[in-house]
Amino acid sequence: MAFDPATMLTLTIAIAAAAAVYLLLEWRSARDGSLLCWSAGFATITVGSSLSLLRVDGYFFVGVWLANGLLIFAHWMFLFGVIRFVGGRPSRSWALLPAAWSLLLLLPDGPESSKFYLIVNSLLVGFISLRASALLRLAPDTATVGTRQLHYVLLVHGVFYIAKATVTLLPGTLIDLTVFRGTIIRVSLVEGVMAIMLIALSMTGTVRYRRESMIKRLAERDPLTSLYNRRGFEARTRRNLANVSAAHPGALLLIDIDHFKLANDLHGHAAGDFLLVTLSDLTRQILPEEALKARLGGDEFAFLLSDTSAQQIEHFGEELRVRFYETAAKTFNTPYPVTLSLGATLFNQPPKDLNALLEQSDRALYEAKRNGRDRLEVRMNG
Ligand SMILES: Nc1nc2c(ncn2[C@@H]2O[C@H](COP(=O)(O)OP(=O)(O)OP(=O)(O)O)[C@@H](O)[C@H]2O)c(=O)[nH]1
Repeated sequence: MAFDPATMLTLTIAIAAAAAVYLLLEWRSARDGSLLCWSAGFATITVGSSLSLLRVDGYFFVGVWLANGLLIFAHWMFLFGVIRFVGGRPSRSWALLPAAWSLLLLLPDGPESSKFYLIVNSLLVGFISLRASALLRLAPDTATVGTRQLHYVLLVHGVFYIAKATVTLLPGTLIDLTVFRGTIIRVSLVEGVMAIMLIALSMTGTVRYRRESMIKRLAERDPLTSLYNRRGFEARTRRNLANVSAAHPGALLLIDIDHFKLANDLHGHAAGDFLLVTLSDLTRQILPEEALKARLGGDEFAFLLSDTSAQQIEHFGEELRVRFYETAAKTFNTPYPVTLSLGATLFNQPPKDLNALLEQSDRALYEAKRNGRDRLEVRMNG
């Protein structure tokens, strides 16, 4: 029979075991510690549900107290996995859970204790699930489609358990844990099977989405300065160029460090790296936040600005030039000053080709170098 408790429990055991193995295999490739915690949680549910089957044979301590305690521990493992995932620390107060659960041993065995057991069990599972859900909601650093899915699945699961505790409190509600009597217990068994599948899938998705966005980020960023690399820059220019018009002109600014090789040769590669990081930090401070910022390679940087003007570009260029020179001169002694040459192109309609724009700004940059370095040259386009 579809809703026969023993059948539902057997199904729960099989699905929880499959989820434990599935998450363990996922951990073997992703090596994310959260997956191990979650896998251990599902393994615990497998054991707890197997023990639950014993309650109908009169084993109250093992079949109810221990089995339900394991269900709480499994959810605690889920919470612990979420804490690891968001990079937090578990609170010490969670260690009180086993103590709280142990107090239930003082209750007399048998059906009369069922309501009390179910309320305590449901409240603990509910609050642990809601806490895990809230942690995922509060972690914007890790927010992906996967984390949002897991957040909602745990939220619904937690609310279900709190509702279960509330309904159990209502006078006349029939609960007999020893023989699985009562609609709440049967509904809960169905919810359990669904929750295992949804929670396990969301957990895998959570780690996968995070890994994918990390790989994407690594592929599009320069590791030294964290600015976009050429690939990331090119991928984003189309969107930024589309809104350019006579009322909202755009600009492409190229920057190259003068005598960079000299600083590298005289003071070592680390000194060169310091200059590259200094320049990238300055661009973050001086250029608008929404400007697209990239290190194209070596000591060459590109910046795409929207809704700007020649005066603004000259102001930004001057700030960057002066502040970079101050830091470089203070930090490294070189026979020729380590300065910035800048070339910019202003345009008032979306250019057809980014390469043509880059070439134009490159010509302006070359002009700045030829005219003695340490200066900005601006070209108008259209
Ligand atoms: N420290 C460091 N150096 C790099 C890196 N990538 C490229 N370089 C060095 O950058 C230098 C490129 O220098 P150039 O731009 O050709 O020479 P320059 O001295 O700046 O010449 P001008 O631009 O004409 O003033 C070479 O010495 C490269 O080895 C990097 O990631 N770190």
